[in-house]
Amino acid sequence: MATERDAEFLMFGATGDLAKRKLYPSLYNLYQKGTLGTHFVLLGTSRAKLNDDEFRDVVKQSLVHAGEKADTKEAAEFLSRFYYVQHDVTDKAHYSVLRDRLNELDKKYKANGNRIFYLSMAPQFFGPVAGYIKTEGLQSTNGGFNRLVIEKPFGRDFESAKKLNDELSKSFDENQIFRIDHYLGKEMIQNIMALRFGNTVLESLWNNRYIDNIQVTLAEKLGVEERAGYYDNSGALRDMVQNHIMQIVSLLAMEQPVAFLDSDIRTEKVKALRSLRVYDVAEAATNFIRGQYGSYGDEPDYRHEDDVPRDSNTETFVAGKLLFDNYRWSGTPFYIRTGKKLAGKFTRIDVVFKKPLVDIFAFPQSGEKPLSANVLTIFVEPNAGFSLQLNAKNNEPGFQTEPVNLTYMIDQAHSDQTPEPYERLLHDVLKGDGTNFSSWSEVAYSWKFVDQIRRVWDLSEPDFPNYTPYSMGPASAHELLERDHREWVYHLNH
Ligand SMILES: NC(=O)C1=CN([C@@H]2O[C@H](COP(=O)(O)OP(=O)(O)OC[C@H]3O[C@@H](n4cnc5c(N)ncnc54)[C@H](OP(=O)(O)O)[C@@H]3O)[C@@H](O)[C@H]2O)C=CC1
Ligand SMILES: O=C1O[C@H](COP(=O)(O)O)[C@@H](O)[C@H](O)[C@H]1O
Repeated sequence: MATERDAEFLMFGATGDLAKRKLYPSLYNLYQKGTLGTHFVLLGTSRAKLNDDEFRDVVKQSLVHAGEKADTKEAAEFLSRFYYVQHDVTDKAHYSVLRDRLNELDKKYKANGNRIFYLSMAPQFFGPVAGYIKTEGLQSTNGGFNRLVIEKPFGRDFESAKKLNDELSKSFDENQIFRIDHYLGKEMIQNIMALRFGNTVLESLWNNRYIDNIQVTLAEKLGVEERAGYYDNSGALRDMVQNHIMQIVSLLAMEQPVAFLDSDIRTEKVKALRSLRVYDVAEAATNFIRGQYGSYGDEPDYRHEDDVPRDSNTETFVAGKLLFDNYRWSGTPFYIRTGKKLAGKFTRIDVVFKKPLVDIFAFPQSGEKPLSANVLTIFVEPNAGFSLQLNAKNNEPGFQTEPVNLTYMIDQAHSDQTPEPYERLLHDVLKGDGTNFSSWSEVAYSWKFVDQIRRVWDLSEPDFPNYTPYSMGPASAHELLERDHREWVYHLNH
């Protein structure tokens, strides 16, 4: 049985897309599992004019949309804990209304002064709202916890991220700030540490002596859909690389933490990111490539999507090579790629081991194939699991080796029970466990790396569009590896 957590949520942006699609269904799952119970209450706020019942109906619809039965006694009890205050976050004077309502509800539900302030709204509000939470007395002072949850984007470069962080730090300590990166809530991303530090057979080989290269692919089949307004100001580098990919790479590259504790894990992730080489102009130009999708049948190219300027140079695809200047990884590149309108929706990590120095089975004159590299593939999505490719003798006459796979995939029954990323992350916020959130130092080092790529890209006009939708990106993404006499483990005719 789950440990019940007492908590009062103040949900800013309570009528928004994220709250409705992800947060309320996740809170309901936590309620059904007993993590939330008698001492849970949520006060929602936005500018929309709603009373408590109308807000409960918004939440109920979000549960229905998520496939929940919302007419049950349990759902009714859950919904009865939702309250609403209409509020414009720019109106400083009105925060006293939120404060008084929070205090009343805290008493009514005996939440013990445990407050979670969730900023599910546009990032320009993060700094001011955090400031008013403090100055207008919304934080509890009776020994309960005060935690701030914020969404991406966390700045658009190092400077703006630092400014935002400085603003937040006036109201919340670092250990009270939970910066959501939903990839850190995914089952197989969390499994990276288990695979590495729970298996001598892997961790003893997890270095530049045995690993030739590591490849991280976050591919999406959809285009920008209705989010072009946001996306065109961001691009794939800021939208996916600075946060999700850098987090994944730091988990793959870090040293073993002293203990499985958020502070120790963060220490090691930051050390890894510190040793990531920040490229000079020439290196950035050589080691990172960008793309933008063209048209496909009746589907417009990126520049003709709604809300996208016709001369947009925003990249919808990035591929790059990352180099760590440290003892473990020197000489072993990490290749990354992500993009919209690619061949499929999938996330995977391919760890390519070095081949044996001498291939005693190869007799090229007899047409026998050389040994393949061992590859550990971590499948993150759509199916979760991993597979280790080894060489074995096949059972045909003669002596011929061929690659075979040792595969573990989470079956449907178990994957149906796997919590959604937001459910896990909300659970962690309730526990006060920052393991699966980005610390400020991680964010800062990631921006410093990414800013340099952006700076170099901004010096020249790209030749866009340069890739066909539903391919694996521009030819230059393949040339990036070919230059190093390597290839992507996953390619289209795979
Ligand atoms: N949606 C998603 O899938 C994802 C979203 N995010 C991030 O989550 C955050 C929220 O995104 P999303 O839900 O999509 O945004 P929406 O635009 O759907 O929702 C914004 C919410 O903020 C409220 N709001 C806007 N202005 C004010 C104001 N001045 N005062 C009070 N409330 C206001 C809106 O209600 P009203 O207009 O009635 O005031 C609405 O409830 C953003 O940081 C986004 O980048 C991150 C990953 C995925
Ligand atoms: O953060 C983001 O992630 C989504 C992809 O997330 P996934 O869990 O579906 O893989 C991406 O579409 C979006 O542009 C980006 O902001």
